[in-house]
Amino acid sequence: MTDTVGKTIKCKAAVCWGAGEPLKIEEVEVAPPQAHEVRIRILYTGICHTDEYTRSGKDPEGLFPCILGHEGGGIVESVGEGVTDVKPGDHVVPLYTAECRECKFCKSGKTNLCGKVRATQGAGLMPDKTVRFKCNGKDIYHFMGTSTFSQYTVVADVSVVAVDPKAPLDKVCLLGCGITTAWGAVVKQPGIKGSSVAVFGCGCIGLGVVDTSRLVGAARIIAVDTNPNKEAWARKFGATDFVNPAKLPEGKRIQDYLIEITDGGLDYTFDCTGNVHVMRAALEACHKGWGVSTIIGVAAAGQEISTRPFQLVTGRTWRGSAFGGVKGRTELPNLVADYTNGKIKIDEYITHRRKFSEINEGFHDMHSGECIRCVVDMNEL
Ligand SMILES: NC(=O)C1=CN([C@@H]2O[C@H](COP(=O)(O)OP(=O)(O)OC[C@H]3O[C@@H](n4cnc5c(N)ncnc54)[C@H](OP(=O)(O)O)[C@@H]3O)[C@@H](O)[C@H]2O)C=CC1
Ligand SMILES: N[C@@H](CCC(=O)N[C@@H](CSC=O)C(=O)NCC(=O)O)C(=O)O
Ligand SMILES: [Zn+2]
Ligand SMILES: [Zn+2]
Repeated sequence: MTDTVGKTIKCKAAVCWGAGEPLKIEEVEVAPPQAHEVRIRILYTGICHTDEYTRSGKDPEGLFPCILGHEGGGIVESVGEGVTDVKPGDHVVPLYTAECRECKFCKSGKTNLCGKVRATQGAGLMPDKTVRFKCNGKDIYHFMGTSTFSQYTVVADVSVVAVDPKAPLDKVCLLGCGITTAWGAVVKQPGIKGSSVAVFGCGCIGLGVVDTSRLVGAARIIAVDTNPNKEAWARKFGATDFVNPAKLPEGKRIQDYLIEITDGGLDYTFDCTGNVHVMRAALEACHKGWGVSTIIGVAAAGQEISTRPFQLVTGRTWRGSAFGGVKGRTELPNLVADYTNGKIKIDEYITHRRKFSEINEGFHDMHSGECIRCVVDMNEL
């Protein structure tokens, strides 16, 4: 037992005080975990596009001041009453998609969207509707139930999973979102083996979809991105073709071009951009009668998707995927094993590393067009 158990811990956290503001490294107080809560010392965190989406003010659920971050890896410092699945010293990944195994959603066998803590999580609160973070006496909101941009965080026990302590946390932290999201969106979609796939957007999520499509045996994988530098990345991860929509002849729409080069359209498409016009193109690039388009990208507040209903009447399916449909407490340990056994990539996605004190530069990296994932070392200030 460490001498911090049951006590408030003072540590550094990157606080976002308002929409559009840079993060500020502050001293924060992190209260002890209450019943069914876990306090974690975060060692590493990735920066996902969704952190930027909320920071920028585009997230209709965004609340400030808050501590962002949801791609973390850390060690359990202490647990509250009634916590049975993890213990102090365990290496863990926080889960923004909880898995309680008891709610209607968890028991349905149809979805990974657990209902146990989602309402309080979306309100920036712990399940008892209070917060564990304070800065200069002011309450700070939690984010996505994880808040990994803090050296210590508190999460619900249904929102954390223990992983193999031999697995490097500076790598497997990325299974907390991006790589798992892409992997699940493909492996949980039946029929991709032997089929044609188009992936719109070649960031971490899109490259993960390309890589997993290759892994499950897709026959043709067309990567689509407006950034020409992404061609080399996409081909390295397994794309057979690359199309830059910005380079098409004047007036030629990407969906029409893709339909032409695939004899009628794709069997499967994935939006990995968050742009609603791209989502439409991805749906309309699907083959009549059977094409399935999956939305993974997250669109800004006020944005809506549209298409002619005829697109659906004539047999195309529009669907979406959150955290790849993955049930984190059940599936993440296996995914960690897949990584340590060389079955899935993680290292290849890490293009940037930053000290905690440089976290804002990590956000700038993301906008540079050259960053797939940046991992932040929470101990380096
Ligand atoms: N549903 C879920 O569970 C999850 C959803 N997400 C969401 O997925 C999306 C992708 O995330 P991430 O990979 O981290 O983001 P990135 O920004 O790294 O990748 C997006 C890519 O799309 C490219 N792009 C932009 N506009 C277009 C366009 N019109 N046509 C084709 N490509 C385009 C970008 O190019 P450029 O480099 O020039 O910007 C970039 O390469 C985000 O919206 C994120 O919020 C993330 C995790 C989980
Ligand atoms: N808060 C946003 C919704 C954002 C969103 O769709 N998030 C994804 C995960 S994105 C990870 O990087 C998700 O899991 N959605 C399901 C959920 O329950 O939030 C908004 O309100 O638009
Ligand atoms: Zn994410
Ligand atoms: Zn549940």
